[in-house]
Amino acid sequence: MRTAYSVETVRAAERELMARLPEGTLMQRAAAGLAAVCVRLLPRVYGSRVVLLVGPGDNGGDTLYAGAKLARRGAGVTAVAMDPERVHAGGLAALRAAGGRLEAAVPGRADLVLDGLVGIGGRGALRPAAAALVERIPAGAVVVAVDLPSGVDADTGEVAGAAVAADVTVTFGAYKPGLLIDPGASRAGALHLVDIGLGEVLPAPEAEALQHAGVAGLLPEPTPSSDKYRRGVLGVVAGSARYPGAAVLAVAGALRGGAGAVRYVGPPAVADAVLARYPETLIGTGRVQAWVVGPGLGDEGGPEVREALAQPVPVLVDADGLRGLDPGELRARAAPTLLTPHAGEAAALLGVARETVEAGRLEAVRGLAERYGAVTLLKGSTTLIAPAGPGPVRVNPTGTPWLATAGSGDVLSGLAGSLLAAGLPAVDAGSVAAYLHGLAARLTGGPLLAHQVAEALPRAWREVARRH
Ligand SMILES: NC(=O)C1=CN([C@@H]2O[C@H](COP(=O)(O)OP(=O)(O)OC[C@H]3O[C@@H](n4cnc5c(N)ncnc54)[C@H](OP(=O)(O)O)[C@@H]3O)[C@@H](O)[C@H]2O)[C@@H](O)CC1
Ligand SMILES: [K+]
Repeated sequence: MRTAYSVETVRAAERELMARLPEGTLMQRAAAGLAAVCVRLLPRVYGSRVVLLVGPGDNGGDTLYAGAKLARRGAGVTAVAMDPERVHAGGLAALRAAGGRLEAAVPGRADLVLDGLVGIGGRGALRPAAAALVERIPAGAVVVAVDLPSGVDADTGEVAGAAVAADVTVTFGAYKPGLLIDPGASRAGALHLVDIGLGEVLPAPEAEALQHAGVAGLLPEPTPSSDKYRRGVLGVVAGSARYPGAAVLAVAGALRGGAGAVRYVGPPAVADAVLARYPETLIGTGRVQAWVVGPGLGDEGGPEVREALAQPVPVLVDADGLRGLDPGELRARAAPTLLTPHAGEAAALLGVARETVEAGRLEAVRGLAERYGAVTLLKGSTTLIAPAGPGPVRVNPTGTPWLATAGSGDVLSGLAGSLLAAGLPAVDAGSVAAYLHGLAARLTGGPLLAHQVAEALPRAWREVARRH
């Protein structure tokens, strides 16, 4: 599991650790880890051209000390300051002693650029002096963000103006949520975590991202004594005369999610379409261990949604099922509820503009989970899953922009519902589903169709299970 911590938490942990260590120790650890990554990125350190973009705070300090280490190994290192009057004095002295220079303008060519403008002390949009330096980053250089790409909000991943687009981010002590959540995540490139000793003093994380091993441990594998009922039956209320395909795709996802059986409830013509494609499907009402309600219902299906919510089993509500949800009714449910809106549906539920949700995804998903007392999965460039109560938000690391295609959400809801029926807690069902769904899309490659994602799910499942 990759865990991420807010700036406030990181600062508190740093204070606690610094009180026990000689001054400057953490910065030296950070700079040493940063320089080590840079050495690996350069084909040859000796003779390489390295440019340091240096801000006025300690982020600039880390960068200057790392630059000094590279200069000592024979790199030509040029630092350019955002504000020449405010530069970390110790770092600049170290760079100069190692043969590096401070110059007024960004050189036109470089092999490696270190972005040390702002780290966790950055607030709001990059100021013009910083943004001007970002614009001058030479084309073709490998860009390494120091702690985080300047211009990305460390706590939320929000980008309010110009921001560095890094190839690699070397972050210190702990991942920050903004490195895992878009739009910040897409500016961070490959992530390297440098251990500066914070681990022992960090509390519970604000965000976390599953990786293969964690998902493998959660997959519901059948045992020799399992039969289809013990493995769980999922009921799917989806599709309408207008959107029959949504039912087929939700069932397609559900059949690949580990439940023992999938039961479809809906108009006979849609049931025929489902059966024609998946003869394994049970048709009509009966006992289930979880429900998926909503994909492609259009204006129909309201009573079925309410009926499902009245039952004491986990219910996943998606798409048209999300319209007119009553927070009081959901909060009163004893069994888990999992809501799976995309940004537009989340905006409607929160009564805000879609852009507000896109720009502040973490706040939106937390807000929905709190208002509805339900686990909430916000689909999008980085899918987020918030628990109904306190606890870290899960960030899905496997997404791909190709998933923004018609029907892909229907496959996801079926898959997540199937995992709920198989007995996974709602946060795990949502995050494992998002993980497998993203991986299946990556295995398929783009441009892709939603049913291909469903077909690739067993491969994604095997890939995760095989390696652990
Ligand atoms: N603490 C530790 O133990 C360790 C910390 N470490 C390192 O220190 C970093 C944190 O350092 P930090 O606190 O000095 O803040 P930092 O990120 O350099 O930025 C503050 C400066 O930026 C400025 N500024 C703000 N917003 C801006 C904007 N939008 N656009 C432009 N400028 C803006 C702001 O200006 P001011 O508001 O003062 O005018 C201030 O001068 C951390 O990320 C890590 O790299 C590591 O060494 C490990 C140990
Ligand atoms: K930075």
